[in-house]
Amino acid sequence: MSTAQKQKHLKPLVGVVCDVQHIAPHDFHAAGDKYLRALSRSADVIPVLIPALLEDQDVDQWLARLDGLFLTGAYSMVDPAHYNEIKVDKQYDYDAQRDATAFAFVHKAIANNLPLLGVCRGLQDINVALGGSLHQVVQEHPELNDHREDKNATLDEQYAPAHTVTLSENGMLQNIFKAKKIDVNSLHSQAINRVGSGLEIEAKADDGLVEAIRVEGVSFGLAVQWHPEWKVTENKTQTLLFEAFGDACRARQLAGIP
Ligand SMILES: N[C@@H](CCC(=O)NCCCC(=O)O)C(=O)O
Repeated sequence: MSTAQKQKHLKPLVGVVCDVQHIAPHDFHAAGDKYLRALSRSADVIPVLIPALLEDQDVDQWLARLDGLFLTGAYSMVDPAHYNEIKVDKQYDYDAQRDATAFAFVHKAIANNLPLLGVCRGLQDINVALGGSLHQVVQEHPELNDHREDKNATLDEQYAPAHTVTLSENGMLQNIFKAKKIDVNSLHSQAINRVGSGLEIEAKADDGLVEAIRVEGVSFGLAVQWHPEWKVTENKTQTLLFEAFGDACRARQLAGIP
């Protein structure tokens, strides 16, 4: 069997940028189980963890081996210094290594037309990496709804559908979901304020908040503020998003075979 034929039987490799988790007395690099299972089961790709070690790794070396890039959600916040604001006076967690690694990989992925999918904090990473800004405390804006989860509720309740989003007319998500509106869950305190350059809005909540974006000029560059990975194998609608991402990664992989 030729190399090309062998590669055709290999599943795409999708890089998942890690968060830094402190498990005293050390730091560890981690990614959420539900994201990895969604990539494996619904996108049918092989997730590989990218440590948030930007200064100690060569992004180009990764890009040469990856068929896609995935940015997970995270309880940490993007440092507002990246969009020239100061941190609000709240007990928020930040993750400078996630910020730096995610931003660097986003720029390289876009430059190399590597399929890209972001979720929640991942959408925020992409928006800020491309020069956009965030509302740091959505719920303190009277014109916006409270988009947080009830942290005292069960996980099933936290990740249950919370509101409707309207998909942009003729947008990529309308084409993927074959719908004009979908119900989504909502677990975030921050959200897009200024949309980054080269990004198109793909969905909005009823209060006008941007809930999904698309990167212009690439084959597949999408990010959603909600959590499609939650029990995705039981969610026919959100499965479509992971299947579309997996298909884009497979197309990339095959195109790369001489
Ligand atoms: N911290 C940001 C992003 C919120 C987010 O990603 N929440 C999910 C964390 C847990 C999980 O991975 O499901 C914000 O608050 O806006």
